[in-house]
Amino acid sequence: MAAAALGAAGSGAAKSVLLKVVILGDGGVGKSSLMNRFVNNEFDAQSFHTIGVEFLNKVVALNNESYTLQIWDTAGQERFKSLRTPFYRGADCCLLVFGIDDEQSFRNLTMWKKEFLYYADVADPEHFPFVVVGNKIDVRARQVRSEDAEAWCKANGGLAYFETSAKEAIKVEQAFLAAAQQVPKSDGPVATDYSNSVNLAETPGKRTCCL
Ligand SMILES: Nc1nc2c(ncn2[C@@H]2O[C@H](COP(=O)(O)OP(=O)(O)OP(=O)(O)O)[C@@H](O)[C@H]2O)c(=O)[nH]1
Repeated sequence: MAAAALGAAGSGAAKSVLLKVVILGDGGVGKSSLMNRFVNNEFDAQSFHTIGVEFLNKVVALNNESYTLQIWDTAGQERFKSLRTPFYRGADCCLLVFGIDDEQSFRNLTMWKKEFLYYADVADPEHFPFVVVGNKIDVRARQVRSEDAEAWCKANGGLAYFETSAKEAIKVEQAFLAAAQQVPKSDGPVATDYSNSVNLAETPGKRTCCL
């Protein structure tokens, strides 16, 4: 979506700019865990595979403005492809996640980026705000060198790169905020009236399943 303004109609409440943030990457790299850490500051070692798509909201302040990050957590497993791709449309920014302990998940970043750009149908694919996340840096068995991840980011238009741990709460917030911060200002805010739908800004941390 183009960034949209949220706020209870007639309440005089301050508007919050809505940004749709999509998280992509192989199954098991920690997408749900990153979302859960960022929104609820929780980590579940028994996290289950996502089926389809879920989203959570978090209100943040950026440059003295209020933003509602609507974070869409997608299923990484190939068999759920047709369930996740319809939700790419309208994304304002995207986190491409791999596990630093899983080389294949790093190799698959190219496929994830391509899939996203194909289905999201964004106006300016060359400059779309992607942030690359190497998760699980608390794990000792590293398979992907930081230099290689940085080189991939450079070769893909100079994308920002963060190494995170959802488990130990390392750099998770920074990665999400960096993605939000890269959304071009010209995208919004658009005066959209959400008064007749669920006021997403008032349901932070509530997990909503889209299937
Ligand atoms: N050590 C460690 N484990 C993590 C971290 N993040 C996630 N995990 C674990 O990795 C497993 C997969 O995490 P999920 O968050 O379910 O992964 P996902 O990418 O959402 O997986 P799909 O839903 O299948 O796409 C779970 O057992 C998590 O507890 C991390 O930063 N460090």
